[in-house]
Amino acid sequence: MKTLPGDPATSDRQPALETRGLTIRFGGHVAVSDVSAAFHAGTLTAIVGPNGAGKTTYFNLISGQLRPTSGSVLLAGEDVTRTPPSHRTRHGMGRGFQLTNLFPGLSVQENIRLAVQSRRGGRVNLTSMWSRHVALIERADHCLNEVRLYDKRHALASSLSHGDQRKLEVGILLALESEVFMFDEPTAGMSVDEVPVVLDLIQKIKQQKGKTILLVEHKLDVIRSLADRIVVLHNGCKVADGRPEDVMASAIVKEAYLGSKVAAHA
Ligand SMILES: Nc1ncnc2c1ncn2[C@@H]1O[C@H](COP(=O)(O)OP(=O)(O)OP(=O)(O)O)[C@@H](O)[C@H]1O
Repeated sequence: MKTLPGDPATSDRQPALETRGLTIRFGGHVAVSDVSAAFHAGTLTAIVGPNGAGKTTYFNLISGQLRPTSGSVLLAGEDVTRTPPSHRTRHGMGRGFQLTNLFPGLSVQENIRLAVQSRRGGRVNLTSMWSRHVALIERADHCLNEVRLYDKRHALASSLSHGDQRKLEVGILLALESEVFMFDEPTAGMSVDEVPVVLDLIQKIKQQKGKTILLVEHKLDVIRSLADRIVVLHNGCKVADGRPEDVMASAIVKEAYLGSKVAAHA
């Protein structure tokens, strides 16, 4: 593994998220192999690599969808390797799941309100205080404004365009008050007009103090505009890690990746 100069993982601060020697085998195939990386608050890291490099599997290990064969995942210093995804969500890890975490039969506002409620706890029913209910709605509406879906708050989630559904997914992560945001190709399948809105949103989250963002992305223009750091996976291994300009210029990355898929999307 080649760690390029300026690797933020060398910082002394406690990382918001860290993987240590993370490895998973499927039968004889090692999909993620001994990947160690620390991700700090206030940074956006793009995880890149060719098809089958292990990016989604790495995300699944971090968010708890998969248990590693060996290695560990630390969230704000806590070892969460053996905990379920719900525990990680409660402790600040938010992942966009390519729309599978939306409730299609509920309105846009209800989707967000449920996320606010799950974060802030308690049930809202006839005996709940009205003011509490109002506070939830206000917070939900704030998130809806952030993702520019307030005008569509009464629409069913299932009736939204693909781009609006991705925005709703980001709104849910905001409502969950996530500290770590994980996006897997957030602009995939979007129309040209919708892409900038989602990129703006990610940029906005990035500017919020102390948020940590991981982004699996193939598009070089998106990586260039957002990433402070690039981690390159290849055949399950971390082959480069550092500042975008250094990583892009490294021979190993050009050979493993930039010569093929990223270049094709540039
Ligand atoms: N559940 C599984 N069982 C067996 N092999 C798997 C499983 N999940 C992933 N793999 C294999 O692990 C490797 C990494 O897959 P992964 O989906 O993580 O790659 P990726 O970098 O996300 O690719 P892409 O860019 O195409 O989405 C691939 O060879 C894949 O076939």
